[in-house]
Amino acid sequence: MAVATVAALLAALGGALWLAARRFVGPTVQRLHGGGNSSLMHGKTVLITGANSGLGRATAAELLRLGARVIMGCRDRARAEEAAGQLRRELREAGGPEPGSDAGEAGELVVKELDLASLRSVRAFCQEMLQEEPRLDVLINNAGIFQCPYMKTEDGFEMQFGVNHLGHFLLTNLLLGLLKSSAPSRIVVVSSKLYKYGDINFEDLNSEQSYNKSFCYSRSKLANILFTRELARRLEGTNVTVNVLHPGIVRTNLGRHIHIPLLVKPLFNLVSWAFFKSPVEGAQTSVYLASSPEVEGVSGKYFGDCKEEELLPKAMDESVARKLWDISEVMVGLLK
Ligand SMILES: NC(=O)C1=CN([C@@H]2O[C@H](COP(=O)(O)OP(=O)(O)OC[C@H]3O[C@@H](n4cnc5c(N)ncnc54)[C@H](OP(=O)(O)O)[C@@H]3O)[C@@H](O)[C@H]2O)C=CC1
Ligand SMILES: CC1=C(/C=C/C(C)=C/C=C/C(C)=C/C=O)C(C)(C)CCC1
Repeated sequence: MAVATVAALLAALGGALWLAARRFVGPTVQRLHGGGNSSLMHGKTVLITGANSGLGRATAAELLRLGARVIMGCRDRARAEEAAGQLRRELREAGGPEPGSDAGEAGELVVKELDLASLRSVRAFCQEMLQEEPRLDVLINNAGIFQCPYMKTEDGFEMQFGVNHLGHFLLTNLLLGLLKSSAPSRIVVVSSKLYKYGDINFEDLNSEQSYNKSFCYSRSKLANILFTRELARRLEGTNVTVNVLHPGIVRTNLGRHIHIPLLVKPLFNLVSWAFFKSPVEGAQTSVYLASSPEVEGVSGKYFGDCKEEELLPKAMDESVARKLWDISEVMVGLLK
């Protein structure tokens, strides 16, 4: 009995050490682009949705470091101001000047309220953007919600489709004029590999007949890709590009609606710490598409780990993309 216990303890310890070694010996955070160029984004204004947490926060930090003026479009002002304060502190501690100061190249950080689950909020946000911002060089549609229980947005849309697709659809359309007048400019859309398990079921886009939280997340992420490809087609010749990416599996707050028994949670935390990307690692493709000269003029493509990847045929179906666009226009009230 005692031997079995010791063996189990040794196995657990060995496993933990292996995981730790894998974490520290494995590839460290790679900044795949922009390396030491702290002025690559100087003079550029970037809007990032959901910039107070996870990938959005890490993307904001990286672009700020590259000298951009970063607008954080967030639904909760208090959470966003707290994240902004931390980002400013981190930049200062890393040796850069306070963002917004005149002391050097570091960018500026601005918080604006944006709730993608409310078309009224999206419209008010865009009105403020158009009044206050003379230019917009990069829009990063990053905010997202994952596998929540059945909920509806203020306008009656199923929450994951409403936030991940429709809110961003309206936002992008209302900011297109500003992006065009700031060209060359870029739109970056954060999707997921889980798009593969989705389908655009046009007869029940609000999931009123049945709701499957995994399917609805995947559908919203497939919609992100179809939207990108249709928009790229519509933007040909404007010098505004739009590309879509998957970040890999990243340790963020996205899993907040997944309920794990308290006792098993430490194990999940250990697994995510050992195997998931950190937010900074996960943000690299967003930063690459937002800033790298390598992708100047590239549009309508799907990226992972800063490289172009193939899409399944269902994500390249032009007729589905057009139909989704037309229906989305009606749903968000762009077309009566
Ligand atoms: N983490 C991963 O493994 C993967 C993530 N992704 C995608 O990456 C993107 C970022 O997610 P991640 O950083 O992981 O998750 P987080 O939960 O850490 O961040 C999501 C952000 O979206 C914001 N958000 C949620 N709902 C709304 C809303 N109604 N209006 C405005 N903002 C909202 C959140 O705000 P608040 O903090 O106030 O809730 C938060 O800032 C998502 O689009 C996700 O689908 C894709 C594949 C894998
Ligand atoms: C880290 C972690 C969790 C897992 C989150 C996961 C697995 C999120 C995956 C999101 C993906 C893959 C999205 C793709 O688009 C739990 C279970 C909430 C518990 C505590 C720690």
